[in-house]
Amino acid sequence: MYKVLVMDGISDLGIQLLNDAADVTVDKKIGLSESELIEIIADYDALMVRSQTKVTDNIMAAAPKLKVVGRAGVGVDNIDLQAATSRGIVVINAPDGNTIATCELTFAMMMSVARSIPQAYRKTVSGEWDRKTFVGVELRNKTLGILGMGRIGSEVAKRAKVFGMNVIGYDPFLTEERAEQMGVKLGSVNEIAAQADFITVHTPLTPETRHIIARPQFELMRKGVRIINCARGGIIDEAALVEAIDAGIVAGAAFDVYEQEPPQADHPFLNNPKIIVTPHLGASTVEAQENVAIDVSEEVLHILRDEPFKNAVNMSPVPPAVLSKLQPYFNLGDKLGKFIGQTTEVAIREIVVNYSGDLADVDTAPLTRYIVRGILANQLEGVNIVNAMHLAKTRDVNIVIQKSAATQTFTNLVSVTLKAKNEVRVVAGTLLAGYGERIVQIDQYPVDIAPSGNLLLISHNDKPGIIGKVGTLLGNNDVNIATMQVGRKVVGGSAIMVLSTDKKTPKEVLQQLIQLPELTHVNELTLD
Ligand SMILES: NC(=O)c1ccc[n+]([C@@H]2O[C@H](COP(=O)([O-])OP(=O)(O)OC[C@H]3O[C@@H](n4cnc5c(N)ncnc54)[C@H](O)[C@@H]3O)[C@@H](O)[C@H]2O)c1
Ligand SMILES: O=C(O)CC[C@@H](O)C(=O)O
Repeated sequence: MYKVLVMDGISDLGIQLLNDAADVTVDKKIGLSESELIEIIADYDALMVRSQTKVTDNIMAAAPKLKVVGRAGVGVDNIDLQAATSRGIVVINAPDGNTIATCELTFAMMMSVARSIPQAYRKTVSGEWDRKTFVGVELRNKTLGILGMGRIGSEVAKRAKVFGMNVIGYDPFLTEERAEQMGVKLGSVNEIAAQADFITVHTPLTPETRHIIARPQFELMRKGVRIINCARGGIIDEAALVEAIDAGIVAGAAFDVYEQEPPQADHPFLNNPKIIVTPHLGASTVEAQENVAIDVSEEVLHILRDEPFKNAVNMSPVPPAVLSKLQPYFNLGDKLGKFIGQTTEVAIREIVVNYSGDLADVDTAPLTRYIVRGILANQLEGVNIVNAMHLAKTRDVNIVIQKSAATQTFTNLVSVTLKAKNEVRVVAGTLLAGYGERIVQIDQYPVDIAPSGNLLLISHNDKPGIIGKVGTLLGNNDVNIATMQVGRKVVGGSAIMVLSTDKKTPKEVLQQLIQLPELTHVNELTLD
């Protein structure tokens, strides 16, 4: 039974999927401190949060079972991603579910700051009928500058066009064609600062975007400009904004997010009549909260059940078309890795993976993770597809990926070479239509083996009677041989024998096997 801890008031309707799952129990907690969370987290396989809970390395260190942290929302700045990766914990988010909610809040903020709606409301309810102070401006024919033209920025642009605004966008990753399709002119940050009547930011907070609008940009701005931030606190320099308001450059601002959340009681925004504030409400609609919670619940279930998943923040995204092509090979990759990983007992120096045929023109990085995970699993505890590459790197294992055309025999082939001190081992496998995964080469020997169950990999000299001796020894010790494959290059030369047995071979029988004079090496391998 998997245990999921849900924090921060995530939508009940959204997590219904988890509540309905027979293999999951869900606990909901709100407002736990770091130390309170540390006390209980050891029991849980999954943790789901919004932006309030800070998922620190200390918390993850106290969570040996934790497989996944699910963020019901976009930003993952409250999660220590590096720590999660090195601990093999997948971090997933829900990037799409709250786009419209945040875009609509941005628009509401833009209209509020254009017409001073909150200020007018406050005066009206206090009994004052003031029709002179709040003369606003129209959006039509005004220029809107958008920094960050991703999901939310693009939706804001679409709505701004309908309102008759001219839109200038800045996003280093936005192509001219896409901008043209959206009817958006591209401009630099400074061009936007100099030309816009309204500026809204929709980037993540990164070292590049931190204070992307600061004093030098305010100095370029037209008098009467209005500024909106519904993305992340810190993208706009808060102190410089207050100065620009005081200097009469900025006519008004609307902020949903702050450099420190919640802002201190004496934060200069909180009593500035020209600044509208909301408490990080961008994603707070019924629809968005359901959407993000459903998205995260689905992904958490996939991860707990070892099924393929998308939206992992600490692993490269895999496009659906690539995933569907690679998915059938994950098991093969895992088996090849486990097979070859169990053939060595010494430190691995290099892993060379060659993908040929059908796999040559696909991004095989996700499949490589399965192979490396399988290899390292024999030597390390707690290795999984999230931390496999990281652990390989920290152990100075060089990973080389090669691609080649299909061989004459196989339409697809994954070949793994493992280089360790004084030894090189090779295993190759394929997916055969109608037969599934097969191991088709071990070292230089062609074989045909189903990679599952208990295997004995025996290196020997090709002499008459050797097969009988091995069979008799195993039979006398009640180890039943299910299948047998022998591979050799030349008659009488070195050869391998691969036996699948119905149960594990006891240690003392392995020791007797290796005493047989024709045998040079025996490995017992388990592929479950
Ligand atoms: N207020 C809220 O409650 C709320 C809700 C949802 C999202 N957000 C925040 O809104 C922001 C945007 O979210 P999104 O879903 O649109 O993300 P997104 O990833 O779809 O878009 C971000 C865009 O920023 C661009 N970008 C990155 N670095 C840049 C730089 N240096 N200069 C200019 N552009 C840059 C990217 O190319 C991308 O197009 C994020 O910070 C997210 O955390 C806030
Ligand atoms: O959970 C929230 O309400 C914040 C959401 C928002 O900041 C996000 O990044 O998705």
